[in-house]
Amino acid sequence: MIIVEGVSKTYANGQPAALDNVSLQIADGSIFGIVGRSGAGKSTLLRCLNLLERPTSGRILLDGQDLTQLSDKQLREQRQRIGMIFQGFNLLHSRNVADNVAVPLEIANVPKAERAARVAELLALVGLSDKAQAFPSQLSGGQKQRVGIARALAARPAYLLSDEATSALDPETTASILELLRDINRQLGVTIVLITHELEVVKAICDSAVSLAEGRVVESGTLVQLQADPSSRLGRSLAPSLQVVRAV
Ligand SMILES: Nc1ncnc2c1ncn2[C@@H]1O[C@H](COP(=O)(O)OP(=O)(O)OP(=O)(O)O)[C@@H](O)[C@H]1O
Repeated sequence: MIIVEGVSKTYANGQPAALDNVSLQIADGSIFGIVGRSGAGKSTLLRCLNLLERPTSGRILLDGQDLTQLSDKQLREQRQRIGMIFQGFNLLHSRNVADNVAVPLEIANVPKAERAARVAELLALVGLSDKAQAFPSQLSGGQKQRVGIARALAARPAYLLSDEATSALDPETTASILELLRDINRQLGVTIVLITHELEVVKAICDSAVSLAEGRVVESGTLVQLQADPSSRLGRSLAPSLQVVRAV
């Protein structure tokens, strides 16, 4: 479980807080969405979860361990438990697909033969076994994101953070990547935290969501709770689409 406890983040003196006393809990095995307008603090919050950004105050508890109190070595170890995928994929263009996926395994000093077996397993998981030798420039956006997902899962993380991972993709490709993320969540039990500006993404795969405005939590809860609460704006925006049933 991830617990965010009273987290504030100010980037520079005199600037308004990017996060202002944010508290929330992310249950194990869930898919948790972070929504809000541009500048609301979504990326800052996501990056605080693995301490890519260090909170100015507050605590980030990962399975009970406060990340803000760890030494650099302990933090590196904990970060292996948190994979991350990005809107721009962040692949290494001079390396082929298999070698991109192997990066975290190389960093963790996994022996070569074991690395190759793990990479093959990951490429099968994301449906890219036939692209192992291809270079990123030869792939579609959806395929590049699949490589990003395989790389993020290489070290068998318990958590996967997704920073607008489908924003650069067309609707059909978005749907197939969301399906893959849901399969990973269900099959591997990986907890997924995602930022999105598309409420359709939250509707499609999230169990819970938080909305942020000006660095503060406006609402949070499970989708079922939010949808059942008539006073919830987020719940109304996430209402299931009306099905038009036509009599034949
Ligand atoms: N590295 C940084 N240095 C200074 N200010 C920053 C930095 N990163 C973000 N900010 C500021 O913090 C606030 C929150 O930004 P953040 O990127 O977290 O919002 P966001 O909701 O993810 O926005 P977007 O949807 O546009 O990515 C904004 O006012 C932004 O300008």
